[in-house]
Amino acid sequence: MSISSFTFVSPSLYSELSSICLALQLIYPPRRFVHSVGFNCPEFSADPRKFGGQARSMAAVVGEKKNKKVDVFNTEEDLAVSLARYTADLSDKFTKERGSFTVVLSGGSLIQSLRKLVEPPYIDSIEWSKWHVFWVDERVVPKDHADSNYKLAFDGFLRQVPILPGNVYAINDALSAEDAAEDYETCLKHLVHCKVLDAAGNGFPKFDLMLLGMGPDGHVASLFPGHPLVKENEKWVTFIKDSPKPPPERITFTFPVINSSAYIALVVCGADTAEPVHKALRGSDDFDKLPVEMVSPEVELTWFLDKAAATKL
Ligand SMILES: O=C1O[C@H](COP(=O)(O)O)[C@@H](O)[C@H](O)[C@H]1O
Repeated sequence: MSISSFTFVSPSLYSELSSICLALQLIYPPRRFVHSVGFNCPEFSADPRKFGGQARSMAAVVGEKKNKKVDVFNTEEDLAVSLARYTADLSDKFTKERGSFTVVLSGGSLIQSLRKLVEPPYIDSIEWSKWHVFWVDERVVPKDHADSNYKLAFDGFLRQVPILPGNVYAINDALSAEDAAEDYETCLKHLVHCKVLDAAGNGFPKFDLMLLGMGPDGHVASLFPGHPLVKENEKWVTFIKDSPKPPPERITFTFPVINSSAYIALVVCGADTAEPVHKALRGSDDFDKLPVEMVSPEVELTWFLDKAAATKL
């Protein structure tokens, strides 16, 4: 499906179309289909700036009773603006409902896409003291090492916001990969016991929001294509010592934990990710699914794509 079939709709038309689309799905229940509800919006294509410069489109992928939304943005800047609003809205939702917000960060390019959160209005409107921050994966290196996801998040985001230090759960970087994974899992189990973290019905922790990136090979967290860890279904946190992407030693959440999240944002930019994005959203007959195809949260998965990542849709 060409990008034009994920053409851009104005935000107001977007919401009307999504209800039409969902109504249609009630009449014609899909097994699994990608349903583009984008229509050419002449005024938009003439002058996208009229719609705040944000280009959005929506394809509701409904399959296995999980709602997935796909937003494609003209630029990474537009994506960052939308991701900040999405995150701030969920922060408001959960801090109002429960008095806290549990959010899981990835490393890599995701942190850069969170930059709008540390600007007005969000820097002042978000109740940062209610945030609890975790990592979906971490490299087994010192926290001040250039490869550390903690360092990346601290330098690029955390040091600019007043999150309580005790609410930032970094791994113990003095431990081996095995011990760091066990230590992090023990920490999560303690937080579920103390009700800082919700528990899903399946017994796994239920984070409010998981912010995932995806590599060009379709890996998410430190779960890589064809690696046995993608099948781990008992541990909450496991470890890898032969990561195909350096550094070799990492710890990572497993898919039962990732998929027990209430909300997942999959933030994917760049032309080198277009193939796995196509595979994940258009489906494939390949027996071996990519890790990104295994992401299926309890409530809602939203893809945040820039145009380059969406070129093969
Ligand atoms: O190594 C990692 O890679 C993935 C993807 O990173 P990206 O820069 O390609 O978006 C990242 O999500 C993960 O946290 C990190 O450890």
